[in-house]
Amino acid sequence: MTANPPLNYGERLGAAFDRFGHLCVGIDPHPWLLDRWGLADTADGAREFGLRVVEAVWNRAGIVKPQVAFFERYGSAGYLGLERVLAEARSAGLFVIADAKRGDVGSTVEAYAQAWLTRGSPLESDAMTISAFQGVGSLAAPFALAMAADKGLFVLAATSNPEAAALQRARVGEGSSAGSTVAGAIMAEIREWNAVRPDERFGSAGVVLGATLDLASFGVDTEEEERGAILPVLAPGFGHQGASVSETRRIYGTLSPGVIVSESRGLLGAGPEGIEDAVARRAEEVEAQRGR
Ligand SMILES: O=c1ccn([C@@H]2O[C@H](COP(=O)(O)O)[C@@H](O)[C@H]2O)c(=O)[nH]1
Repeated sequence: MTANPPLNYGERLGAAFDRFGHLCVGIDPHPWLLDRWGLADTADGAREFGLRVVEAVWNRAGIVKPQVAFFERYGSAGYLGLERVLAEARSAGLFVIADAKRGDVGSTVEAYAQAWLTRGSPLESDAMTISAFQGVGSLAAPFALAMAADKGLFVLAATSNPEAAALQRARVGEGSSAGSTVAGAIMAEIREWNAVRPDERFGSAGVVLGATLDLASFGVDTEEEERGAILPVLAPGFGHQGASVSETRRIYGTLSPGVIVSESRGLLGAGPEGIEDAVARRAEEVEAQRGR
């Protein structure tokens, strides 16, 4: 008898999509949500919150996105709780995206990536969010690490918050991307990185594109035909920030096959008594909108 070979990154993401659809449940223990869930605003409260969300998501959706900041605010005790949440989520078979938004010069951002993407690391996740403010090239080492460890990156390209528009829609003045918007230039470079392994269903390099945006005005082409590995797109902005899942296909166009529909407060606000139903219902809505 031969054991099944372990799934690679693209297969793991694809398996989550195939089994449960494209919904991703954010794990954001805001103080008001801890209160709503009857938990203390402490590291223990945040850990308990995270573990309960993982339990509620299990068998209803396939992807979770812990927001690292809400654990980090308690210092080392918060990190200990986050490690538990990440480990439980991964051992429950969920695809885990650490929303850590790291970025720095190449040699330093590599260390950030090691924390989140190294196999066996206490903070091991399937993927992490990362910033290209210091240039997409500064992310070469995290990308190499992701490829070697079968992990993934989601690079901020066009973010859901309104304050980002002026910067992300600005035109690049020099280099091969001269004339493109900042968001469009990041998209183009990450698309190239994602194409490195064209035979895989999804590549290790993805982008963050907010669902609240008119992406064309950011220079993001949502009509370009997909070639090779599908580009993974982390899509925050649904629910509390105003985007509706019924708009997913209109917003993302040809990018839709790789879109991860991410929602945190809009689901977590259902509280401990309502979270299971809220997740199950939203997962169905997401798939109904995607025309499955
Ligand atoms: O462009 C971005 C990038 C990341 N986020 C993060 O997603 C969640 C959104 O939470 P909601 O409660 O669903 O609004 C949060 O963790 C953000 O830090 C984003 O909103 N926009």
